[in-house]
Amino acid sequence: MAAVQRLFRAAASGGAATAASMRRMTSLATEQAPSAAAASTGFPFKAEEKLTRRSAAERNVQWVFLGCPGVGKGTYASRLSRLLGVPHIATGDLVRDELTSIGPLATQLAEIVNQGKLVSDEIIFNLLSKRLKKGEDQGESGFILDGFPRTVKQAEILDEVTDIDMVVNLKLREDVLVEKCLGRRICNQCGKNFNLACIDVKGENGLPAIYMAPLLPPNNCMSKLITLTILKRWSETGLRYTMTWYGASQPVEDFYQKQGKLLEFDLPGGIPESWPKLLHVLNLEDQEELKLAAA
Ligand SMILES: Nc1ncnc2c1ncn2[C@@H]1O[C@H](COP(=O)(O)OP(=O)(O)O)[C@@H](O)[C@H]1O
Repeated sequence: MAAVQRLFRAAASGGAATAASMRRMTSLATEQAPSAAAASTGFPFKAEEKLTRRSAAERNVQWVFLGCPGVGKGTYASRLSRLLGVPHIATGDLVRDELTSIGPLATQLAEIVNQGKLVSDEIIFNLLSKRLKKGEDQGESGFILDGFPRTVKQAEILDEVTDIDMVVNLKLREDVLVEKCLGRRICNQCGKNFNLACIDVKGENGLPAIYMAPLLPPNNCMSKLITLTILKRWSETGLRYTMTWYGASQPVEDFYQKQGKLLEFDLPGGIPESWPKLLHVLNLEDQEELKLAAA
């Protein structure tokens, strides 16, 4: 965790020199094997720091959640983070928090996000670094990352500085996914996510029936719901959008698949059906029972 912060801090310290070092860092990470990149001059991560990495048994989990927007990554990642006592860090939330501030970065981010583009690695590392630092100061350990890494380059840099124990790839039938994406709303006051779509698909052609109740907002949020600009565009191009997304995420999935860390999980329905099955495949049923018993 400390090594991650050192890297992110180095990337985040600002100025032209850092931008150059960040570029060098990322190109090294893509062009060479990570260990060679770390050993090369200029990489802000020393070989001995690798030796101080704590084994998985000595620290909290370090997991990554992958999945198409709307699949429910945030919901399951945040439930698991509460169960395991680790922070759920969603880079999309970090970006949205930054958007509520005033200044040139917020203006720059608004333009990028509204166009549905990815924010630069430098900005993302900067935001993540600040978040990790804040967590470290509050005694956090371990994490569940959601929305990061989004590219192989980001995955390689992450790999360079810390060990990811497991990557959970959540999947959902595409027609259901598109419907869920279109039902997404955000309260423009509290920032919470909701979903107005009620999915009730009959089982056919060998596919199981899926029921997913809407995630409705409380009354005080109802009049403040907004549809993200990007979602308005998806409503015209929903299917094309998800296809593009699948294509873009594949290299990151392949990256972790090759490392033997990828766990594919097909969501069988809404939370009541999916949560117990997810706990089962993650071997966490006992953990939940203990937690419920202690509550
Ligand atoms: N790892 C990342 N790399 C680059 N940009 C990111 C990353 N994570 C989030 N963002 C930016 O923040 C926006 C919102 O993120 P997120 O909530 O994950 O969005 P969605 O799942 O709707 O694409 C993204 O559209 C993107 O511009």
